[in-house]
Amino acid sequence: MEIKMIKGHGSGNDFLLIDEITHGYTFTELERAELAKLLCDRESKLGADGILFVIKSERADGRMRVFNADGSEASMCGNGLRIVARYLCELLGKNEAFVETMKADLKVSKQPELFSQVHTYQVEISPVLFDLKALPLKLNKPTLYNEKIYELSDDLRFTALAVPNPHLITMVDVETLQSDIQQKLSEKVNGPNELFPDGVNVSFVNQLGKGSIYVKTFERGVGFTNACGTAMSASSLVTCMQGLNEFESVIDVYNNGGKVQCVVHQLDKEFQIDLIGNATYLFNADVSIDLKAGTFEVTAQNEYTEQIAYEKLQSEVQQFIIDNMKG
Ligand SMILES: N[C@@H](CCC[C@H](N)C(=O)O)C(=O)O
Repeated sequence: MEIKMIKGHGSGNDFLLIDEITHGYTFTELERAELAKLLCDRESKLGADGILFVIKSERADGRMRVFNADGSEASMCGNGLRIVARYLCELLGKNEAFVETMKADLKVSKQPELFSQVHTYQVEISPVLFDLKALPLKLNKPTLYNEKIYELSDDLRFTALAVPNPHLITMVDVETLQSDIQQKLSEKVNGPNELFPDGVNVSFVNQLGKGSIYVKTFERGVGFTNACGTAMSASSLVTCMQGLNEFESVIDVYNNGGKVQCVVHQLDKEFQIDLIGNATYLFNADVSIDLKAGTFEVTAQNEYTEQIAYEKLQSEVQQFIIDNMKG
């Protein structure tokens, strides 16, 4: 099969976007999973954290399906949704749109540039669910808020939530961040285990100062990524609940691939989060794929120049993290 795609990233969390609306592609479920495994392989010519399939929607401006690099499908992807937001807004000539995702139709909109010459989009992160059944997390209690899970650690306190993909969040110091604790723990809960039968995205969070945090995430179906949009949103919410940051205020969220902003809204009994950040295109490509043989060839590739502007902010951001990380 011949497929046209765009490679882009949100905070260095990179994706291949395949537009089924314009190109009229149709894939079986197996093909979607196989495409993700083949094209996202970091040893190959493309490589990515996942594939974003942009599909026609009956009720919204478009529909997003996201497949992780291991071929599993996720219910949501915050960084990926910003790329889809940009793609759909530019395709439809709009500044805002609604995107159908697995569990909700979400509002997305073009925003003033967060950094000079960096395309910036805001996406809605909701619903937010604390019921452990929503992850699922098999513990004998309805919710887990800032509590220990002794099967995982004697010291760390975790909060579990679904936004609506599953997240496990813990606040840590620099020493813990730099240790191998996150990797070991994440591999355990993302392998065969009794606590998280479907796996979970695991984030270690350091409070850099009032209104700014650093988040490092081991993603289900991928491993460590530069950033995870839903994880940064969930982490922002957890810091507000712990009184470290404020609801309805901008939180700067630093990550290994850049920086985003989150605003956490407390609505009656629900939470909703705005995730604002870059949607940067790297290149577009024509790819010839033989799924049976498990091979592909990039037959044409055109680079975008916008990564140059993005890289300028990257060095500033990384220096800020080094200077402000708390012990
Ligand atoms: N990187 C994404 C999340 C992608 C899905 C996740 N790995 C899962 O399986 O839940 C984001 O930016 O939110």
